[in-house]
Amino acid sequence: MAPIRVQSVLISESVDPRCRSILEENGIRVTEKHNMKKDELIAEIKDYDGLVVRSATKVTSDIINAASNLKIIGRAGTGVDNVDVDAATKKGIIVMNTPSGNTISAAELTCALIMSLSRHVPQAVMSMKAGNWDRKKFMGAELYGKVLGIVGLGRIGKEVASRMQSFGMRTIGYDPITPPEVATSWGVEPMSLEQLWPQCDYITVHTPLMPSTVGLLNDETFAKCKKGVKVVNCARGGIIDEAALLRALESGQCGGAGLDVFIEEPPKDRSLVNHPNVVSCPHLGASTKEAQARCGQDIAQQIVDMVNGKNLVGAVSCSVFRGHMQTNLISSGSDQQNNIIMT
Ligand SMILES: NC(=O)C1=CN([C@@H]2O[C@H](COP(=O)(O)OP(=O)(O)OC[C@H]3O[C@@H](n4cnc5c(N)ncnc54)[C@H](O)[C@@H]3O)[C@@H](O)[C@H]2O)C=CC1
Ligand SMILES: O=C(O)C(=O)COP(=O)(O)O
Repeated sequence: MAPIRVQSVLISESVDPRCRSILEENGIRVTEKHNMKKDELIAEIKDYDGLVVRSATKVTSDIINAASNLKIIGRAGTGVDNVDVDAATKKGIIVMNTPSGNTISAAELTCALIMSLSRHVPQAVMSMKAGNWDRKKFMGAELYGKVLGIVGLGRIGKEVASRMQSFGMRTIGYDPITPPEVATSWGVEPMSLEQLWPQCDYITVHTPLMPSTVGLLNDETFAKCKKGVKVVNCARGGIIDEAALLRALESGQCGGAGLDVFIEEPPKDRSLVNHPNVVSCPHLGASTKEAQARCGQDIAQQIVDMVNGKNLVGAVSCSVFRGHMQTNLISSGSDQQNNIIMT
């Protein structure tokens, strides 16, 4: 494939500084403008060949249509649900992400939320800071011997499984793509969702957001769970239906929720965040120095490789990307496999 000419890149969010320096070392002009409103981005984008984003920049079709020179959208992270990949494809714009750079960080935060739910650490800390010494209110339960259901056995699901197994949890899981023998080799018992729901003390979701995963946990599926089940969403807002979750928390069907992500970020409706049995974070799964360094570095290197016409073997149409059923197509930057979407 012929090299792609990229002379200018706009970075629209806080990305590790290595991203900028790698691009500049390779002769690409970089402009950083954070927190732009949609209209500002529409006005700005025509001046650039490349755009680097994280999850907060919504790269909608009107932005893409205004991007007369854009050739590459680089997502320094995993989920590309904030990018209209179809609109990009129609305009011949390449979309690429760095999906393994933040896997460990997202898995670790998931485990932190599971542990917070089991021992009420955030609530106890708040109580202490308010001047209390309440040893009765925060009675917890061990994770040892409990059942963790993992919905989505991809990169993050696998890492969560191994970490929680070290706490003595039994891990069961569902994934329509990961072969059962692979799940078993990770110590996860593969099964259908119908089998999984009633067995879990904890459920954690690690799927992309797509039509088949919207509202995976809803009124009907909550009703199939054990009373008091605790749930964690460190993947994407909406995989657990937020209204159904609130109802389940209020009825006691759900005993607690750990939420890193929301349908609307930041959430205007604070009913879930303010619920006493909810521990929440402002989408911090990938917010570690290490994950940001990997993602920033990898996305810059992938853009540079693209410009130099390197590592394009195996790049295919973006239809392969649908629903994260990504094929690992290219290896660049670090020793990780990166996913790439060609138009
Ligand atoms: N909170 C945060 O800051 C972060 C969130 N994420 C999100 O975490 C999620 C998982 O990321 P990865 O593990 O890297 O993705 P992945 O692509 O490695 O794994 C996703 C898995 O979900 C499975 N899946 C698809 N449809 C399913 C369904 N209907 N039911 C069950 N499983 C299904 C796929 O087969 C795949 O194995 C993504 O939504 C990603 O955007 C990723 C990094 C950081
Ligand atoms: O990589 C992902 O999918 C994430 O959700 C991380 O988002 P962020 O890069 O922290 O805005």
